[in-house]
Amino acid sequence: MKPVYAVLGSRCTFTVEAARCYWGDGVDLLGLKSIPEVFESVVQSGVSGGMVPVENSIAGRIPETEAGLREFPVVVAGEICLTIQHCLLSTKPLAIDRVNLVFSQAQVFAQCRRFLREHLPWVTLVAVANTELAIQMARHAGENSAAVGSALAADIYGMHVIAKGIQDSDSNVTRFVHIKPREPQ
Ligand SMILES: O=C(O)C(=O)Cc1ccccc1
Repeated sequence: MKPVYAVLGSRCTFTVEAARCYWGDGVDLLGLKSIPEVFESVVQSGVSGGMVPVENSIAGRIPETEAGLREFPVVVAGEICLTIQHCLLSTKPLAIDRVNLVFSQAQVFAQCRRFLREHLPWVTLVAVANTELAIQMARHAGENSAAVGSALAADIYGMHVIAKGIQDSDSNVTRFVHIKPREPQ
């Protein structure tokens, strides 16, 4: 049986991409909705460990992960950095000036601040726990909705790409950490 690792998102979050680069195909991934759920799973449910995003070169530390590292009995066992491109995605082809609601993970909005300010100053931003969930929400929220997520997620969910590479800098690097339960002293 393959070892199981808990990750944020199920099929196509950036964390899933990081986990596949780090562990390869020799492991099973347990997809969870939020960062706190990954920490809970690592300490409670008998998985071998987990992966969460910890820091981004544009937007800084990820508060839920900082809190998790402080509050749960886990240790950092390794790390991987990924360069990340963000895309603005809609369910059906949609002109950018018709978008009025955008879903994404909170820190992802911070990585795309300039694009959002210059091209979509009128939209309502809705922060959700991960970018895959953002796509699922946008699909249910009506035709003027969009999500910020990855090109892989666009493929998997058959989303229309309104704009790509919308992060504030081309070198947008996120560091992800492999966490595992702390050994009892
Ligand atoms: O929502 C995702 O796709 C994530 O993996 C979370 C995340 C948050 C901030 C930077 C990179 C990934």
